[in-house]
Amino acid sequence: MKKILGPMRRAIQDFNLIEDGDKIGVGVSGGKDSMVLLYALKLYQRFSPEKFQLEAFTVDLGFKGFNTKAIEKYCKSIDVPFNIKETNIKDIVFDIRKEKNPCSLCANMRRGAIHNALKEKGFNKLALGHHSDDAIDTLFLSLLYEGRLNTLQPLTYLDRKKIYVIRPLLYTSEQDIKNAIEKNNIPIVNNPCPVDKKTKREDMNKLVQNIYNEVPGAKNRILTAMKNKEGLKLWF
Ligand SMILES: Nc1ncnc2c1ncn2[C@@H]1O[C@H](COP(=O)(O)OP(=O)(O)OP(=O)(O)O)[C@@H](O)[C@H]1O
Repeated sequence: MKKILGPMRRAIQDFNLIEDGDKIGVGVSGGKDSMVLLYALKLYQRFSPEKFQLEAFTVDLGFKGFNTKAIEKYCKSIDVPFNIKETNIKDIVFDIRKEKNPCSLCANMRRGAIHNALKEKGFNKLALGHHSDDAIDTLFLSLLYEGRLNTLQPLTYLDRKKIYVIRPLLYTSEQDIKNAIEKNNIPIVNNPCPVDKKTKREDMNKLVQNIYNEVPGAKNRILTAMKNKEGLKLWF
């Protein structure tokens, strides 16, 4: 877990993601990113100078075959309290509204559900499993489809909900997360969503991979650029 804990610790320090007395809920989908994040934060809790509380929160979207018991079992095995929020998001998005592009409504409703679950238990921070490759994909999605330079933030305050969203794995690559899953026998729970892996984000990921193939070292330079305030020279 060294390759996960090192960059995570740097991100926590660089962006001041964790403070003494925080009650941190990890959004756990059962996928590789959030399962590794949960385990990494549990390990970090032992040597963190800031003392914080940690629990897992899973939103059940209502798809048949979502094995929440497996997530619960894993949480128990690493001694992290598990919370489940049952919802009918799948029914609303797919069966009632029959959305042609279901991802954005689903993600919005999922966010609402998890924020409320945290609030109900008095948690002040939500940790999400986004990593550096997600941040790069988001940067290009935003540039090419929205005409703006924007990416995932390490720390965001949600004013209306009075919750901070933190992304401690933003310095960590997807490959290191995959390796950590294998080396530490962390279970992954299958996502039964019918549009999983068929999104614009997946297409962008392929495009970005092509850039890396054409331009060696591009990935590190993109990550450097995201932190390089002095190097930003645009038309304003
Ligand atoms: N059903 C859910 N319940 C709780 N948290 C979730 C859920 N789905 C996603 N999240 C949180 O939001 C983050 C981003 O979600 P996204 O759907 O982009 O998944 P992902 O990038 O495939 O990550 P993962 O491998 O953790 O599923 C996840 O890493 C996780 O922290």
